[in-house]
Amino acid sequence: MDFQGSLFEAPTIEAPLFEGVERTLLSRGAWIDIGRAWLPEADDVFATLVRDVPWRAERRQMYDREVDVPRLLHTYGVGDPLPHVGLARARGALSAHYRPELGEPFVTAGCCYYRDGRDSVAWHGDTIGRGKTQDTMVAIVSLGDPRRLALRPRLGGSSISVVMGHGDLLVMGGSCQRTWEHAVPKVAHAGPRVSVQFRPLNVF
Ligand SMILES: O=C(O)CCC(=O)C(=O)O
Ligand SMILES: [Fe+2]
Repeated sequence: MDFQGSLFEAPTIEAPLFEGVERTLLSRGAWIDIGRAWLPEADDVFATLVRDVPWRAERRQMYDREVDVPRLLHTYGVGDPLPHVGLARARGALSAHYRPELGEPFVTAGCCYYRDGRDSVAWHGDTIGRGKTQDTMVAIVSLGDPRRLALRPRLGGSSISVVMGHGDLLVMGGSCQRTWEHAVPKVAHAGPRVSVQFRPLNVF
């Protein structure tokens, strides 16, 4: 809680912190940062996103082909208001924290709704914009039921996986979109999960 405001102001949501966020170096200049239970007010953010985001079913170009997308999507573009103040604060905190390394802010928020274990995303890198040729970052906040995010090097080698729980942060950085791929595999049983991906300009 922030007690610095006047007594008449509505209570503000705390800003997310980076003390507990830990980096794992992958091969070829890729890395991931993980922060557990990172997002404040995650229950409220999750309920708001499920209810208020204009979810749509889509097909999508995945670097070299168009694939069915077994999940619901909506992207908040540059300047679009986000549906929860907690997400706006998270994006601000991420932009400030990563600015020295990234050199630019996170400006878009892609939202994905995995309704159950049949919803998934196939192996891909976020390489439609600059991610194909340049190092960049994609910061993901996960809400709802835990799901496994798998990562594997493009040139072959063993995959790793990160179980993303409610409120967890995962940042993919360095060459991760170019030299690694990621996926959220189907599972036999899972409840609803929403993933929010913050990206810089012209990274998809
Ligand atoms: O569900 C996730 O957290 C990952 C989503 C993803 O990789 C994407 O939409 O590009
Ligand atoms: Fe992705």
